[in-house]
Amino acid sequence: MKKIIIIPSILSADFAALKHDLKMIEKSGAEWVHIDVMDGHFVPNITVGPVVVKSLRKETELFFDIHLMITNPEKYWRKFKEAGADLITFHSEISAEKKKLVEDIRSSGIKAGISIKPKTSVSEIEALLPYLNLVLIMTVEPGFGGQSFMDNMVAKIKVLRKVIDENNYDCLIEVDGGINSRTASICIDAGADALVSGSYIFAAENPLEAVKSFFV
Ligand SMILES: O=C(CO)[C@@H](O)[C@H](O)COP(=O)(O)O
Ligand SMILES: [Fe+2]
Repeated sequence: MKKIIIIPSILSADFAALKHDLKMIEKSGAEWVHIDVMDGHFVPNITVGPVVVKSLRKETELFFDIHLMITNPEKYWRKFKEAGADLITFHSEISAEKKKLVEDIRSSGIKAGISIKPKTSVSEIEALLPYLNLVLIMTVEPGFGGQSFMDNMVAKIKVLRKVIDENNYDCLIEVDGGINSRTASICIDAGADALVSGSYIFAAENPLEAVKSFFV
């Protein structure tokens, strides 16, 4: 059985206690942490910038999975790289030249991903698959934690799995939005490699046990 990458998202954590939460994630056995960056323009919410990422970087060696929900990733991605990002994922629905952006990110020495919103189909990013380390399928409208998983996105995971396998692309499928113990199994069965989970973990009475529950 392949190893599924479980990625706690700190969006639903207490931002005054992020250091503590990073330690909790390390203790859980998870190796990645998901950091949602929102600009109040691409999505109707604002979160953190490179300054926060840089501070978090000093506290942990967890793999930093940065999800840029911003209009101009071509302008800001390098700041996140310098702050300690290991993987930068930007959205397909931006206007910048995407292949160049992927190449720029990868040639800086880190990994690059592209995310698709619920209304964007796999065909929009298919031509980029040979160059990508990861595709992030959103299973909620980006912008907020705590929303319900959109079951009709499962077909999209299956389509992407098929294209990746048929062409032997070296590209992970990450799923983000409404992931809990039930929806995690659905996504794994559909072919996901990595699962992001925020509110299920941080709203739980025992977040450590909630992360661990994904590994059993
Ligand atoms: O990108 C986003 C939201 O836009 C996510 O990464 C959320 O952090 C997921 O939160 P839950 O749906 O698991 O509560
Ligand atoms: Fe995210």
